[in-house]
Amino acid sequence: MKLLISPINPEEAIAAYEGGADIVDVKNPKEGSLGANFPWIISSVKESINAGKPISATIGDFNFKPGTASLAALGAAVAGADYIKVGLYDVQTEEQALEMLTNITKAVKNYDSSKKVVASGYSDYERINSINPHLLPAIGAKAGVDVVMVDTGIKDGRSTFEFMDEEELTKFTSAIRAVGLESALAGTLKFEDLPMLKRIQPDIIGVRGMVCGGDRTSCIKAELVEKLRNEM
Ligand SMILES: O=C[C@H](O)COP(=O)(O)O
Repeated sequence: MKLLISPINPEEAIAAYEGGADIVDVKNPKEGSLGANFPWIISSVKESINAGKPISATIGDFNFKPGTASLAALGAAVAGADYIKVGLYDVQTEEQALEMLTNITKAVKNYDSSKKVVASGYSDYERINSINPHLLPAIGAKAGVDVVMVDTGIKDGRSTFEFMDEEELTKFTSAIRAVGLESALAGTLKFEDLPMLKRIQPDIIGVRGMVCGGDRTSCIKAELVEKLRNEM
């Protein structure tokens, strides 16, 4: 399992990097679960870790706006992100998800085919009325994305495990693997979830709150990233 850590600024990015993150994922929680940060923050995070690790950037919890999302995805790629992550938040149908992901992937890969697109659904999709994440492996494969993930849409302390149990998450990650893509799980994961995560074996786990000491509005601590790295 690779470890993706979500800092909000270069200082936190250095803590994530020094603690042993495999992917440093720039986001802006003030603008939502997968809120986008500014292009200059993405660039300065990239500079601060000096290409030591791949950078990811979230482009937002999107509604159905394929043009806006494609332009945002290109912006993140130009700013230096190696992984470009989109949340299909107010996207309800398979057709909408396919149109979003196809155009985002085209925008990113036409710029640089080595960059990766991450399609994120939400484990709490029922309470936010978004697309069922189990539909995303097939749609993601058709659209040409690289990674399919789930996170929680509402950050109110409830974990992905409260919405999808071990059996369901195992089915989800297996379906992603079966179509040749990488899987990522996130959403208020905790240290005590590690045994279950090891059984599910996603390719990537994504965290913030866990390495801030439980409060995702606090800041990332390198020693907690290191502890997580060691326990993984
Ligand atoms: O992509 C990962 C998310 O930022 C997870 O954040 P969280 O662990 O605070 O839910």
